[in-house]
Amino acid sequence: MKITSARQSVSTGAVPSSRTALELNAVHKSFRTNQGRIEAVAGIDLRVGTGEIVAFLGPNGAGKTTTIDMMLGLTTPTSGTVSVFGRDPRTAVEAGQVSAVLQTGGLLRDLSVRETVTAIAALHGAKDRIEEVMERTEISSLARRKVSKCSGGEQQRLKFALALLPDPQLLILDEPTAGMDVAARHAFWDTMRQDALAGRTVLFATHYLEEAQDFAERTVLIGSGRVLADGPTAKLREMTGGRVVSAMLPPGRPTAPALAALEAVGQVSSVRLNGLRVSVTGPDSDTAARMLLNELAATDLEITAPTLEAAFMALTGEDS
Ligand SMILES: Nc1ncnc2c1ncn2[C@@H]1O[C@H](COP(=O)(O)OP(=O)(O)OP(=O)(O)O)[C@@H](O)[C@H]1O
Repeated sequence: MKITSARQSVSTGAVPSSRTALELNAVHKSFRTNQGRIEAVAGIDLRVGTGEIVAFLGPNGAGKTTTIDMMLGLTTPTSGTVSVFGRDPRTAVEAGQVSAVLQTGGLLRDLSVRETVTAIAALHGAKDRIEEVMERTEISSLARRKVSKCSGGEQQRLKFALALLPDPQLLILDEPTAGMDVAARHAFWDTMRQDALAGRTVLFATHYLEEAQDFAERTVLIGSGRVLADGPTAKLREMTGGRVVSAMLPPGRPTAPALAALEAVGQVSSVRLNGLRVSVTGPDSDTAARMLLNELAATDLEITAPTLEAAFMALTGEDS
């Protein structure tokens, strides 16, 4: 895992390698605006192996969409290189090796769902895949509905179906589940997981931190056009300094001695009190829990893992 931030630069072991699906080397992208030049992407290095599911996580304006556009050959880097299966991204897109579900653009509102899928299948020479793809993305029951009458989530599923038509080896998804309800989101990710097991590579940009947590083994955290952290999602969570143990202190007793005792527990990074609920953060949650229950007569104990929001704030000093 590689962690790079203004404050630290640490290596904790690389992500397992396989055949390279996607590679970015020293990629920069700047835009000229009325306010001067904006560097949307400020030097990104990234390698994604086949069969990986990678979350591209970052706050608004971090550079995710700009980077994805370069992965798809929709725009070119100001400097640096992007390759998909060793080829120029446009060539890979044209060959059907990579396809995408993007935030913006193109569904024709007057066509029905089936007409849309059929038209795009014809472009890809993939008419034999229509039924399978519609079934997999659960839009068969919407086949005759006009696109304009589909909900946001249904339109996302349709876009997903279109992306699957060429049977791409790499799927790039920009906020793919935006507008989907919880059940549709889970169904979507189940399909993705099966696809990754079958060797398809998936890279998705998301604001849903839970989604990175639940569906990606690897998370690339982006901020200000740079990679801030890149590694197993579970490791990223651990970087916040362990678990949070919280419990209710007994009423009618002074709290200061309890707080002092908890602060003395090895490797504790913080002890906070809110009313009688005390929260202890640190890697040794077992010791803190034992002390709370056995020595301090605390009740209602909870142990929680840190969230990616916490990891993000720890790395960037900003709110996600
Ligand atoms: N065509 C453009 N011209 C000028 N500035 C741009 C252009 N495209 C993007 N930017 C700027 O580059 C930065 C990165 O934008 P980008 O859309 O890549 O971020 P993002 O991480 O995808 O954000 P979001 O999560 O909000 O979609 C932002 O400051 C944005 O305003």
